Amino acid sequence: MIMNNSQVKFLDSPTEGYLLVENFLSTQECQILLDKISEYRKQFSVPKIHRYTKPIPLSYSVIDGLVVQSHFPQLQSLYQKVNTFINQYTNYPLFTLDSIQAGCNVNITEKGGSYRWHYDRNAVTALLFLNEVEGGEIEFYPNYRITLQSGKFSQIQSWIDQIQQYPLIRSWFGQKVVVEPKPGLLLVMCGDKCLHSVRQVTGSSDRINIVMTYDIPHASYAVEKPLNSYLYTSETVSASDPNYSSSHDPLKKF
Ligand SMILES: O=C(O)CCC(=O)C(=O)O
Ligand SMILES: [Fe+2]
Repeated sequence: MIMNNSQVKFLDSPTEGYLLVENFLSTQECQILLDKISEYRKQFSVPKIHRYTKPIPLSYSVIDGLVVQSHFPQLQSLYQKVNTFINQYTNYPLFTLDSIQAGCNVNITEKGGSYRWHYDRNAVTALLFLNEVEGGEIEFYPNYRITLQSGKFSQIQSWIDQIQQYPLIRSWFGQKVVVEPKPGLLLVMCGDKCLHSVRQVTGSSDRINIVMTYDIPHASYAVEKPLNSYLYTSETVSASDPNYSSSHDPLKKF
């Protein structure tokens, strides 16, 4: 296993924000998982999600955590193994999410697909890439977000996040990192602080990766239900961004 940034002591310290680990799984181990995923896709349909966000749409397919739990026992143990691994690099212990659906997913991004700019609801997200593709690079800005202590899911937070997303603001104030998927590469980031998106997949093979999410014990999220429908189902959803809920707007206290 090669640690690119072996200097990292604490992934969640203000100076770090992410960790990149090559060969977390071997190419053969990745191939076994890819074969299982492909077998599953032959038998069952996987929801396709298309949300017309600008400038990068959310356009991908996802095997959510409920399906992972019932059909992919090997991913359940991987989710635990990565948990133990990342806890070596955090200031406080992290845990798998209470929400099974959002905990451990398989993202499948076909040719033309992409993943919009966003922050995650949870503190730390690990992305394990299973294959190499054309396009589909993840671009992120470690510890970039200005977070309101009073409400991570509030309307004011949404405004701050929108302003910080402008390309000019990103290039002035952010440290851009671009990672190309390759088999066995593990990217761990403070997902609720790192602005991130996935560029369009341009080649014909699907981009397939495992998304594993962690947080403090029993973390709960104001936006849980609408965000799950938005991310994991093809249902029509409200036009407003489900990452934010106006009922948790600190301004509403006044
Ligand atoms: O698929 C990826 O590489 C990123 C996915 C992501 O950011 C997420 O699921 O929150
Ligand atoms: Fe994310």
